[in-house]
Amino acid sequence: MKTKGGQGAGGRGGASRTRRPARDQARNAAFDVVRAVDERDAYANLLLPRLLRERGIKGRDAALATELAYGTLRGLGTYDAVIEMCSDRAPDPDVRDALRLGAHQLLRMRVPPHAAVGTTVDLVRLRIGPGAAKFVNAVLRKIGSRTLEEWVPIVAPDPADDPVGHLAVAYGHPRWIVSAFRDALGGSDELADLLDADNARPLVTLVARPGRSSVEELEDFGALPGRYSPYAAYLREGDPGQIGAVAETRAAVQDEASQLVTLALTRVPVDADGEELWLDMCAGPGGKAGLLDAIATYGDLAGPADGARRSTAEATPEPARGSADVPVPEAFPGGARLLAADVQPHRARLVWQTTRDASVVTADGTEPAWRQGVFDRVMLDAPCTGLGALRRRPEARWRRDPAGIAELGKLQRRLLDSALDAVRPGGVVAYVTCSPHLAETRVVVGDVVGRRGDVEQLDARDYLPEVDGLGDGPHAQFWPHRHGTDAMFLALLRKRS
Ligand SMILES: C[S@@+](CC[C@H](N)C(=O)[O-])C[C@H]1O[C@@H](n2cnc3c(N)ncnc32)[C@H](O)[C@@H]1O
Repeated sequence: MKTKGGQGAGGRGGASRTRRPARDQARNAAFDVVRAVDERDAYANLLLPRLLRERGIKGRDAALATELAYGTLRGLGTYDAVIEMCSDRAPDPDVRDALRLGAHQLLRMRVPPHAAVGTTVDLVRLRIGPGAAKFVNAVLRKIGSRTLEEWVPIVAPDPADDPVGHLAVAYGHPRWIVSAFRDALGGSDELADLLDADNARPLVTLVARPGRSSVEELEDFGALPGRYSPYAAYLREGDPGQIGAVAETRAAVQDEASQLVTLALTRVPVDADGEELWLDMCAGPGGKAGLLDAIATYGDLAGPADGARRSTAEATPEPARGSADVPVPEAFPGGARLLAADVQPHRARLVWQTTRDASVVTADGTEPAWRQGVFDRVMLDAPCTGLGALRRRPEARWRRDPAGIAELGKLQRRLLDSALDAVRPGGVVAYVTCSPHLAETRVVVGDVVGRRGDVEQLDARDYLPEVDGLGDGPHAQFWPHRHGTDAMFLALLRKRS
């Protein structure tokens, strides 16, 4: 992980390096996670649950450890700038991580200063040594002398000269990501709101796979019905794995935008006579395939959130935007069959485990193992930077590298060409990314559609009438600050007959 500083003074003063367990379990666990992410590129969302389980940390302590670790990792761009301002030398990496934890408590968690400083100094004394503890005490006292709002104008560039640089420091995002978000939003008006939403912990969203579970079943576990998707339920607290429907793959954890882009693909009329053939080309680990599999088997039983249902009589080829009668094809009268593929065998195996009726293959979508021109609907949830899901992976923003986008773009174009080759004339492809970066979204779609003469782009918003604020079309762009979802992108492309 790229971070500032390096080997340097830590004020250790010959202190002992013995690693004794401190009494403050939550802060110790958070420190271990921040260290592991910094030192050996660990994934916080995999490591923290394991540490909590192994150490028997539960309830409020587990919540505190989570907030400390994730919050510190999200905000470390901001905290490093403040730490640098308050230190007379570059701290050693372990001391710097402790300072980051302390800074998060002081500046964002509103922990009383004496408690934030005292507990961090105790932790450093036990885990690093008394010399380092003295140094940390002095630096944290300086940090605690101002609020975050007071520090930002001191450590961040002047917004009048450098608005992107200012927001990058104020909201703890790499500069290139702030620029990319501004470009995707088409301006700076909502940029601060978006960055702020990226720093908030997302609600756990569940999907009740139609015909297999229901939102009502999930409500029995304290979940609340979703805002848009008829299958979504928000879990405020508790471990989703403890819910029977989730353990039995009748329900799953799935962001609401992921559910909606999947639903949109199934809502486009395709005039199939007989059984429809669906392909999920990049299916692992199986979130969208799990929902497609259920819809293929049972149809869109719940219908859209406004209560309108799939029906033959209401089907119209050209939907009116905002219409209560959501344009849907017949409820797959001939049935539908799903083929799901992923290039990585272990991810294909996960798809196999989460679906029931789908056929699952390990296959490279750019060298298809299936017949061309036969599928009615193809889901291409392309490999991407994942910039739309930064809320979920606290350290991800510091690991992404803009240099990788060009390579990803080549793969995305090849996969989209392949998806369009796989679909039959009249059939439809959903191009989806969990990133709003223009180079992965509109530019890829524009290039491929512009180069081929056999594709028309549909207005994706017409197939999501229950959701406002999806942009100017023809694609649909979800946003965390507008929709409370990941920043998922959807383009719907029909192969000309
Ligand atoms: C964004 S993820 C898909 C997420 C999935 N649709 C879901 O909802 O759970 C992209 C997937 O594409 C797969 N992938 C990457 N390159 C591929 C290729 N050439 N052919 C098929 N799958 C590929 C990756 O292994 C990864 O599982």
